[in-house]
Amino acid sequence: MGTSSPPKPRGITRRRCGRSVTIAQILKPSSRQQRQSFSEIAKVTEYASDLEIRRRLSILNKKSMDSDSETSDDFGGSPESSRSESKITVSDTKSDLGLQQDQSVISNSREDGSSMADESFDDDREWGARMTKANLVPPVTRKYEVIDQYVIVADEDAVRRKMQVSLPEDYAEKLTAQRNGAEEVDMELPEVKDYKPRKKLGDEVIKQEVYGIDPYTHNLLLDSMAEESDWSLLDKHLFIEDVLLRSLNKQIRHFTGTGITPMIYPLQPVIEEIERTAEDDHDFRTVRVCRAILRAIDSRREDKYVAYRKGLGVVCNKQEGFGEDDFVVEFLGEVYPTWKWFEKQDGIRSLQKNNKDPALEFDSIYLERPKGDADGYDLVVVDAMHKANYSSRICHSCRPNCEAKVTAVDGRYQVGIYSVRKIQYGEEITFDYNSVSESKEEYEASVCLCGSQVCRGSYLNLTGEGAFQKVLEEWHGILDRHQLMIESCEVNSVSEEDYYDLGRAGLGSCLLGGLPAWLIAYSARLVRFINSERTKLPVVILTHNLEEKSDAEVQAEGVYNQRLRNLAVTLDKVRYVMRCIFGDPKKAPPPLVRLSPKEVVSFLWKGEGSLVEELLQCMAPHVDDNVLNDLKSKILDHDPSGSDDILKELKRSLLWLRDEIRYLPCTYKCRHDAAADLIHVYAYTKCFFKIQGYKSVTSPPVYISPLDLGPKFSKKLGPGSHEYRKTYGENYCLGQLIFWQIQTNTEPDGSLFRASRGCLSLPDIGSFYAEVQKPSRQRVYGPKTIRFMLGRMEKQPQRPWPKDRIWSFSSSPKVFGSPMLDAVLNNTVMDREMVHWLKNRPPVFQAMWDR
Ligand SMILES: C[S@@+](CC[C@H](N)C(=O)[O-])C[C@H]1O[C@@H](n2cnc3c(N)ncnc32)[C@H](O)[C@@H]1O
Repeated sequence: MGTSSPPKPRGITRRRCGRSVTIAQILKPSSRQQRQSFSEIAKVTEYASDLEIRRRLSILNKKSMDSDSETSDDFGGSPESSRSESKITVSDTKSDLGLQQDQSVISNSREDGSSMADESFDDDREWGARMTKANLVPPVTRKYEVIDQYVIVADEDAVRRKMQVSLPEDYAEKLTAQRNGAEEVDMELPEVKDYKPRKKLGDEVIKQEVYGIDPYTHNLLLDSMAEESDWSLLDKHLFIEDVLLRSLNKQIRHFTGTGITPMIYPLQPVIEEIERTAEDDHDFRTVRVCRAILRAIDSRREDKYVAYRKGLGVVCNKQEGFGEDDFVVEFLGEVYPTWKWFEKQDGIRSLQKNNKDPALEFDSIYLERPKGDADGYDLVVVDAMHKANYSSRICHSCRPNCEAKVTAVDGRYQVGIYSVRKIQYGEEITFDYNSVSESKEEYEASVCLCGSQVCRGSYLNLTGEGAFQKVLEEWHGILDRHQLMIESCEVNSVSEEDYYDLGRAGLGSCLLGGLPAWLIAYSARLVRFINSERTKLPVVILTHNLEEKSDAEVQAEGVYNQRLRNLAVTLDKVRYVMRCIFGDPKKAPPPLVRLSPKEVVSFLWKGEGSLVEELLQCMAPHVDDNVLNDLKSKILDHDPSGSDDILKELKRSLLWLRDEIRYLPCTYKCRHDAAADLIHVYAYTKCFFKIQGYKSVTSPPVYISPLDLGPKFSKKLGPGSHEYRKTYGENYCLGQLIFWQIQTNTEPDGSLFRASRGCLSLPDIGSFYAEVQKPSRQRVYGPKTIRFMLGRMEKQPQRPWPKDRIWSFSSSPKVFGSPMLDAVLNNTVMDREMVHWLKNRPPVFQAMWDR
């Protein structure tokens, strides 16, 4: 073991196909222990370690429970994340066992022939081979075309630029400063490496079937060794992680390529073989520990001493092993610009019919430019699904012997797998996938079999919910995001401060070059939010998850990196659409434009489709012609257009109209009183913004093969590639920019309009004039409705209003504006006069269900 902790993985995150967004270092947390050297661990008492394992498992369970909690108003969220009811608890075992019995190839170590279904369901021990459903789904060992360099799939020039290294002029000084601890941590500098050939497959490394054990089995084995008092805890862990796993993989190697590899393999013959070798070597200490385990296997019939199949893996085949920081192999694959990659993921989701069952592909990685590159941060996706080299067979470990990192070799960035410590002959090559998923199903499906003492239980980490979202929900609601967008559209220029903040976050010409000013200004504002979240989040995580302080800080750092990554992906998607529409993205106009006073009058008072015109049309079937004509002529008299202060006059006219219709006779079908309230709210709204839609575009097809869909769906869809074309709607860019933190949303514009109901766009006036024949509970407008509306306005101004009430909303409004938005724009509370009137005006009508 080297004495220094392994270098921080840089610029590399593994993606879970389709639904996940990955975070480097986000459960890195795990981490603190992970980074502890073995000698440090040895100092920890056995009891403390047990507690630690329990803590990990309870965190795992807590995280999955947290995800059941109600989500915010974020309509862009991945729908699957909150749907599942399954948890990593004993209760899941029931269905698992059903599945286990179906696995005909499972070899059962039981001498008494009892089936695994005998396992007790209400057992809550933390050891034993108890797996959730997904581990029992066979790992997919897909076939790929072997390549020996990156293959760029689209936008070849742009992708090449993104992969091109640009060292800062003062690189050498910066590097020295960083080594001395003086350089900013954010400014990861490119790691320049000399070219080295990869380890030869079939010679220095071999590809073979590999097995692993879950955390419960690890604990079970520890427990079975308990009586060996001259074995320290460290020795026991080493025995499991090193001796046992190596012998296991040696013993099962012959299954490779046979097609009859069992899903489960008993540990008994592995322990017996270790015992035999130890006897030959006169290593009686090991013999004793093996016998202790074998005795336990014999006596503890209810416990499962088994290993599970991980699929193919890569194993060190060099007698003298590999040294530390040794280059193993590049992670090769097809390189996608992120917009194209996410188009493909949209296509995959649509073909999977948004099914919540996880697919099992796990073969792509983000190649991220280091933030300290002279041209700044950016990213592309390397997909090893169809074209790859053996690196894509390397399995995950929570205590890996390698890391995947972005290095600068011969002027180009590449993802390289490097050893982080010495690797012995026969040891499996692993790295930490550092991957997170927004989907609880995926997370639970990915039970980790690395067998290490610090195993996190899943080789994915769950995010997009719980504590990680708290700051975003509280400080970056839909109105806050619109405020940033409106400000950026209105200034439509980039200030020194903007460039400074973007630069400090590592965003430079590579990501921002050629974008319109309003978009760069918006990005700078988002970066400021991301920075403030980074400061606030550790405290929130600490309170919410009861983590240790250092863990909370590392997690917050992971969220910070994820946010920047999402911003970069969003900009790439939007840039692509703007390029399709305008040729030059710089020509894309700001998507939100403030209405001039004249335009506001036209929108509310006298234009085509104005509020007043709609009101007159909707009320026509319900009132006498005389009354209607009289009202129309009075409305003409109250036209505010000629006034010197149009907006003041408009407010006066609207308040006049409010009182005029408020006292017209109501029925349950015709709620003039409710319409009057809405006119009142409009009268007090100061700012309105036109949504400037672009053209809708359909991009060239992406091809999705059965392999991309995972085994479950590929069978349903049959052979051959599927063509998917994505259509970007008129308001796609605005929607994606407002939901910049989410990538799994196929139609962010639709989400935007759903999220804007009530808080950004007020209800249709037609909501209150119905053609229904009978009164209904859904159409009430009584004191309770008003209280609810006021509650939303005052206490939850950024949340959309529910659909199942009297209000209806346009599915694609052309204009945004509300007193709630005004309050956010002016950084004030809501207009007190407006609220006071709504609270105190006397009721004029009560329908049957009104309460
Ligand atoms: C990139 S592939 C690795 C190669 C794969 N075993 C194969 O046969 O192609 C990732 C998949 O390997 C399996 N895998 C990798 N690491 C694992 C781990 N620590 N525990 C369980 N399964 C693992 C999972 O099925 C995962 O989806």
